[in-house]
Amino acid sequence: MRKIRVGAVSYLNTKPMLYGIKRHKVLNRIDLIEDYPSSIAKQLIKGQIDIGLIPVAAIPYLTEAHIVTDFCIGCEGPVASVCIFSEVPIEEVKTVYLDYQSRTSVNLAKVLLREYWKKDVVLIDAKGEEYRHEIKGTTAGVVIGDRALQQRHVSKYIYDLGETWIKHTGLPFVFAAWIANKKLPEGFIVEFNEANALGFQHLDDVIKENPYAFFDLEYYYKKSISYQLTQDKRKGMRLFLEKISLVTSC
Ligand SMILES: C=C(O[C@@H]1C=C(C(=O)O)C=C[C@H]1O)C(=O)O
Repeated sequence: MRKIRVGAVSYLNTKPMLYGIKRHKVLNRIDLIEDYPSSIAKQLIKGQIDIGLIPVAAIPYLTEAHIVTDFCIGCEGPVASVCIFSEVPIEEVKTVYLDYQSRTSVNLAKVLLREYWKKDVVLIDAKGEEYRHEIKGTTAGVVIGDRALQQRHVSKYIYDLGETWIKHTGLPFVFAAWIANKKLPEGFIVEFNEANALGFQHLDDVIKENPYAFFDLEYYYKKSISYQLTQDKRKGMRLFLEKISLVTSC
């Protein structure tokens, strides 16, 4: 039988899941690729992979979307790695660059700029990594992932978008979830879920395998990212998807 093509996010936040996947027998059933989130989303939409840890904002672009596993990249407080960074307070910001590696957080930034900060700013889709050098003066930028953990040491003002969403709505947030673009065999889903769970029993090893100077990974894995796809997170996700369907239609 053809292997199931799996696309995972290449950031540190996904390492606990990958630790398990790479050590579980499910590995024999899959072809695994790792890339940044917007690229994984594109590959799932085009049918180049069968399941991906994709930004939830890409769900409406899939003809079929099956959320599988009990795991996600979410938060129930400050997420640390999804922020608007700037050199001036947000009240003074005039332009915001949007991270090309993101689909969810760029939409989350749009929602929060409009509804929470009540700001009308110029939005620019970043095309490559150079945009981070433009974060200066009244120009801010959304940065996600490991690059955001580094940007925390560079920018004077840090607006955490996970924390702000929770302040705004009272609900937790889901950035990405395992989504299949077709019905996958039940046996595979059970094994894949088990594999995901495995890494969380070995977080110390995951941290040892990924030495990182910019942020305390133990804190990141245990407090910043919240990995369980709970009912409340699903509620937060539904509200977010409703809000972005309004953003894109007006
Ligand atoms: C919390 C994060 O969530 C990520 C944010 C995503 C997005 O904005 O599209 C997609 C996948 C997640 O890895 C992060 O990368 O820092």
